[in-house]
Amino acid sequence: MLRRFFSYYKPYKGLFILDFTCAVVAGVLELGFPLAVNQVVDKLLPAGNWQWILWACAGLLAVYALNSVLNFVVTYWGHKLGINIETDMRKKMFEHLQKLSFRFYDNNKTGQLMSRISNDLLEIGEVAHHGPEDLFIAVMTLIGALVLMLTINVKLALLTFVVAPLLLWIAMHFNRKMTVTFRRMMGDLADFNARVEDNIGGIRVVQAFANETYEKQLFAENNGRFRLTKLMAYKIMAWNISLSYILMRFVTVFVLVCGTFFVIRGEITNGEFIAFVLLTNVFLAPIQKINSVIESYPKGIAGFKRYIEIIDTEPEVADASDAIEIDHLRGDIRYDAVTFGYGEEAQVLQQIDLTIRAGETVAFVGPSGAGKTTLCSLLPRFYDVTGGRVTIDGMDIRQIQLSSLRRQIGIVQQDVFLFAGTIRENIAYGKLGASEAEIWEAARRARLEEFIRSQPEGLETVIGERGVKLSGGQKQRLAIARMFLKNPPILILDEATSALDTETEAAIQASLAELSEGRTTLVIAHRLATIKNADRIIVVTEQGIAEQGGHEELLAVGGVYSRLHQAQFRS
Ligand SMILES: Nc1ncnc2c1ncn2[C@@H]1O[C@H](COP(=O)(O)OP(=O)(O)OP(=O)(O)O)[C@@H](O)[C@H]1O
Repeated sequence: MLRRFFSYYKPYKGLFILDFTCAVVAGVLELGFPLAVNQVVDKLLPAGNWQWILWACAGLLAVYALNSVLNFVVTYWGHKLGINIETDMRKKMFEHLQKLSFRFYDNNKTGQLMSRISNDLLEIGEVAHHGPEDLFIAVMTLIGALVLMLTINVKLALLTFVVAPLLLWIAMHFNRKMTVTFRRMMGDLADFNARVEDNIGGIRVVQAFANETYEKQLFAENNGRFRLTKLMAYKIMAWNISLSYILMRFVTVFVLVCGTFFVIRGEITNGEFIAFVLLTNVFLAPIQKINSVIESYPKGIAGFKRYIEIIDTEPEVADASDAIEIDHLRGDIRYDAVTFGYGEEAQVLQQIDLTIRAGETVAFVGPSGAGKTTLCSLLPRFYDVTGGRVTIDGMDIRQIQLSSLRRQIGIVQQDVFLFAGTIRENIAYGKLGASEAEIWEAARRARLEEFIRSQPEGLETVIGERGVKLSGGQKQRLAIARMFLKNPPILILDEATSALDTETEAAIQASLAELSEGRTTLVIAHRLATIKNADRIIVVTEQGIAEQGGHEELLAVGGVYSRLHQAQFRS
């Protein structure tokens, strides 16, 4: 883990060397102060040379000034190093999240993932900045102080060092405990965020059901859990700080008592005694430092561990090493003995064989949960088949680069997802960088032009989160306009119009018919009236493809389709 952590320093070697060198020089200068005081008290004071004392003090001031410059560099450039590393980690995580497959998102909550990318990495910059230099300086000052104290008086030094291992052990022990607790706290915070995300995202449902009290209870549970874990973390921190404090003060008093004793016996001079007391503080400083940053270190380490968990999650659907880029597909689709299941449990699709010719419009009908959507999801490789293969134009889709495959397939869903932005941004999502004329042309073909022109802001009209300010029909039209711009040879229409009123549906059906022209189109629909224009109807049941053919043909068979038709006709 340490090696992986340090790999993030690579692009910032120069910055790291600058920060590290300044921090080390500042550390060395810190060690020199007690020795300078020693010289002033023992050599210059008895001589009574006021001028020399002033010169020595001026020198000391110059060194302090240098130290202040070094501290500026360490604080600003060092933090810059930390911030850069934190930013890189966020970027890497975001890029990785873009690659992770549908199944990953099926099993993880949005709020939790948001927490990971924002909160979990908050302290990592601090650790990246202070971690290596603090560790080095701590070891260096410990050893330096140790040597200097030994040179002043061996007996007094050895007596002081007896307590040091105990102090170090306490700091390390509590640090470990804090890392575990902070990791749990981050998990709780992620749950808490997921709860809030769910509630705010579904606030209209909450209020429509008047379930605010129930939601408050759920929130209170998460909030309470988070509070308890946080309290636990601070309890550990309090123990650590108190214990370390009293032990350190004990060391100082101990040195005072023993030092005075040695001075009285004439074993050390007054100057040596003062230097020794100052060195004791230098010696205790690294331990004190560990305590002062006790919050950010374990938090940073815990966050890094959680970060690594995500980075190490392999995308389930990815490009094969020899995958090829395809500019254009004709749209001949074939399902060849396809078997698929979402988990270990029963397969949703078993041994499906199906051929769809380029330019053909096929409609999938069948009972709910039979696997119509699943069958279509395999085409853009949202999930990979567990058995058999899917080919387009004779090529196994796993041999085509994922991005080029998905560029060739357009999907319009019943539950249209729009981004919180303007109409222009949402239409242009179909073809980034589309020209003004192309956007208007797409809007016209999707029969959205009139609506856009009626808005004072036109294309710049803000549509609210997920397009909340638009009607269902307008959202559908926007999704269709986006698809006109994308212009893919293969189209999947997933229950695209089943939520609309008859008139809007008819208008949208007309747009969709235009959109389907010259493309291979797969329609998933419940309303049989909407799919009469299909070249072929495929009836999917839990047992697989039960029937296929034209509308009249299937009615004549008197099977599943005719029963579905009768049921809808009656209703
Ligand atoms: N992401 C998923 N993870 C696990 N199981 C899923 C997932 N999506 C669908 N399923 C299950 O797979 C089966 C087929 O679902 P699918 O959505 O393909 O059916 P459908 O025929 O399109 O149904 P409907 O007509 O109701 O939309 C169902 O039993 C469903 O519970």
